[in-house]
Amino acid sequence: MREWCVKSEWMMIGLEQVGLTTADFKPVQLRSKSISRPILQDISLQFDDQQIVGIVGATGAGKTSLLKLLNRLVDPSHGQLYWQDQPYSQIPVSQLRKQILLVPQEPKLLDMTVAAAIVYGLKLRGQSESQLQTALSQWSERLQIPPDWLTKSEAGLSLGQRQWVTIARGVACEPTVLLLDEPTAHLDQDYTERLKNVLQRLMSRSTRLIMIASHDWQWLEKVCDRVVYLQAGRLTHDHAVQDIDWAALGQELQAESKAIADEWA
Ligand SMILES: Nc1ncnc2c1ncn2[C@@H]1O[C@H](COP(=O)(O)OP(=O)(O)OP(=O)(O)O)[C@@H](O)[C@H]1O
Repeated sequence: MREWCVKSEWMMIGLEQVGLTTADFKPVQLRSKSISRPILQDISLQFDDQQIVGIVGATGAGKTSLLKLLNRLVDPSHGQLYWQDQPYSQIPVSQLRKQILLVPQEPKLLDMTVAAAIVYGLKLRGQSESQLQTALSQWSERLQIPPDWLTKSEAGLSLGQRQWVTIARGVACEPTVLLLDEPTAHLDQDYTERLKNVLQRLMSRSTRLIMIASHDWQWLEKVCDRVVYLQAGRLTHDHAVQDIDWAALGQELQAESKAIADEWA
């Protein structure tokens, strides 16, 4: 057993002393070419079955970067990630991404109609035309997507509607691990409630682990079993949801966001 692995011998995903710097991004991914600086520092974590995990932290704390590492959009500068006890580096990326799926922050439909977008991931996974048709009607119903959306493209949808379709594209694949980046950013209360139900149903059907990076910590409180807290790229808290003082956490997040905004001003 690895010495940091304190809870159980088996884990679904593990991170051992993982660090990430801006230099680890591929040139096309880099947003700015300033000197290399750390984004995530010495993150050790493990995730087991049947958890919905919230990832919280102020703007720029490293939440999206953590999800990108988990989905292998970027590799760490040091440390190791494990998928079911096997190092990420030994698993073909395509195989890993069939199991671990990221729904990104930006809701993009990639020039498709809503109908094509919803089953896009399933098409990539080799499903036949008739399977895709069945999946489309099932997932449209489960996510209450109105029929008149299906023939629309991105331009005909609001930002929130696009976000909902992007989520539908991810959950329709029923991945073993679903990573969601700011899934409620453009959703109203009705849709955030629906999303909670969709995720809980997904966990009872097929998906075994869901991780959600979000600023919407009041929603996370209702959805998650566990919350990890990143501060300036470091993991500072990791608690079961019932052990969290949400008011104190909210204050801490607000104070940290303000400090960052002051620094930038
Ligand atoms: N592609 C990139 N190129 C350069 N720097 C990056 C890139 N992605 C992230 N960073 C830097 O890494 C840090 C963490 O960014 P990240 O997007 O992971 O934060 P976050 O916690 O998800 O923030 P937010 O809440 O605003 O979405 C930031 O300082 C950011 O500028």
